[in-house]
Amino acid sequence: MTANTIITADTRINARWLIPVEPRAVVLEHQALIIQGSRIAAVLPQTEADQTYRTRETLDLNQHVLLPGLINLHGHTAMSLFRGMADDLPLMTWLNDHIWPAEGRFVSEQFVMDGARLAMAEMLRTGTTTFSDMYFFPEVTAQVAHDTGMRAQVCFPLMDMPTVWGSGPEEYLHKGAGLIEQWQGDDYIMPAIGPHAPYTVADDPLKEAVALSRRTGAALQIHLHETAFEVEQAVKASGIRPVSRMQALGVLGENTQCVHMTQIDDSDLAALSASGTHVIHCPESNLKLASGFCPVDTLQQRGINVCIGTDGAASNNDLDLFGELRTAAMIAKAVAGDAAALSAHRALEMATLNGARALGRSDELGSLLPGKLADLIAVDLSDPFLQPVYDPASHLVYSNHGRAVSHSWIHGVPQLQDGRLTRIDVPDLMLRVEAWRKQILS
Ligand SMILES: CSC[C@H]1O[C@@H](n2cnc3c(O)ncnc32)[C@H](O)[C@@H]1O
Ligand SMILES: [Zn+2]
Repeated sequence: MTANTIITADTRINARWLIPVEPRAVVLEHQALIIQGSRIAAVLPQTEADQTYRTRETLDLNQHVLLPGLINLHGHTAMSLFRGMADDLPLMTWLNDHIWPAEGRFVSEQFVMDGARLAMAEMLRTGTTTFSDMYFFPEVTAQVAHDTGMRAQVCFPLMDMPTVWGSGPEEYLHKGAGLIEQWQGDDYIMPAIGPHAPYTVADDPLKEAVALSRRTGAALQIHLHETAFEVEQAVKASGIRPVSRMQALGVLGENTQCVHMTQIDDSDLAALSASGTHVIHCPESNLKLASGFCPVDTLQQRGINVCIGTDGAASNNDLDLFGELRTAAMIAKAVAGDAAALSAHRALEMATLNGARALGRSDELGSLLPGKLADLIAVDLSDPFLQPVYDPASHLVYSNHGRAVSHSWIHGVPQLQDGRLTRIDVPDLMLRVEAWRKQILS
């Protein structure tokens, strides 16, 4: 009889349950996940791990479920400093009369640094390991995410109007090209292009954005068909729907993410599906601004990749992706008139593997397969509000909120340990946030 070869690795996590996401709808029990460097080395039964692995540290998570880190595919991170500042308003009043004037007055490099850090603290606490941002001073958000060790798609803003970040499309595109050059190929930061919306960006800058995307491979993210008003106004002014305009300009494609999509007719469905465009569903922002409902089930039946995002904390008003999943699953059932629409496992896939697909990184992110990057979270199911456990996937989507997340790792590095953030100085952050509150109030 030959003795087993013992393999040395960095970290072993023993989990009561493990949902790998790939293959779909699987719940494993009493598994060990092995991390070596930045990657998952193995997922195997604990009894087998005892025979095979010797690790520098071992963590016993006996009441926890381990799953891939969540991917929040749409937000405006620094807007966390505007949380609760303008509520109960429809989109265009909210933007024109409240948010855009406030952005003109208060947004600066320091605002974005503090606001982005606040958003990252909340996202890490609630299970997000990768996020997407579209906001001013993207170079600051990219640096903060990189220094914190969070993975981020950072979209530079593109609009016709001047803002605190630039005088107009030419300057935005010039600075944006620099951002792409600086960060492309980085482990954590994925620079991308963020034309704001069809009603704020003219054809020429949109064409330049498409050209930049094709030239560099950077993804493109745009708010699209957020409200019925947006579509009606466009049809009145130009005779065509915004999706058709985007199709004609070459905006749609496998490297493009369309955010919201609450208004969808057959021609939109055909255009999105034929082009391989990704849709980012932001159910709570859509509910709060009374924007409408994204028909997730119909999109998925047509083979369109649907991911999830919170949008900014000023229109949500939180960045808890577990809460977002619960809302998404509930709405999908009501909209489809089918209780089987967007099952718990499908919802988890939407927040993990589908997000990785939209980022073009499903070979490295979005599921717990050996060889993939070690971006994962643990959720403690021992609290009374999560008991008894028949099916951990059910609890994660229908009963949980993000505060039950106890641990996370990004790139193999611990970010959250027993609910404590390892890389963000929370007391210092709270002092800065309070200073902003006072300044904005005055
Ligand atoms: C160009 S930077 C991003 C820009 O978008 C604004 N914004 C935030 N939420 C929404 C939304 O739901 N629809 C449209 N625009 C939104 C944000 O305030 C920035 O100005
Ligand atoms: Zn948005």
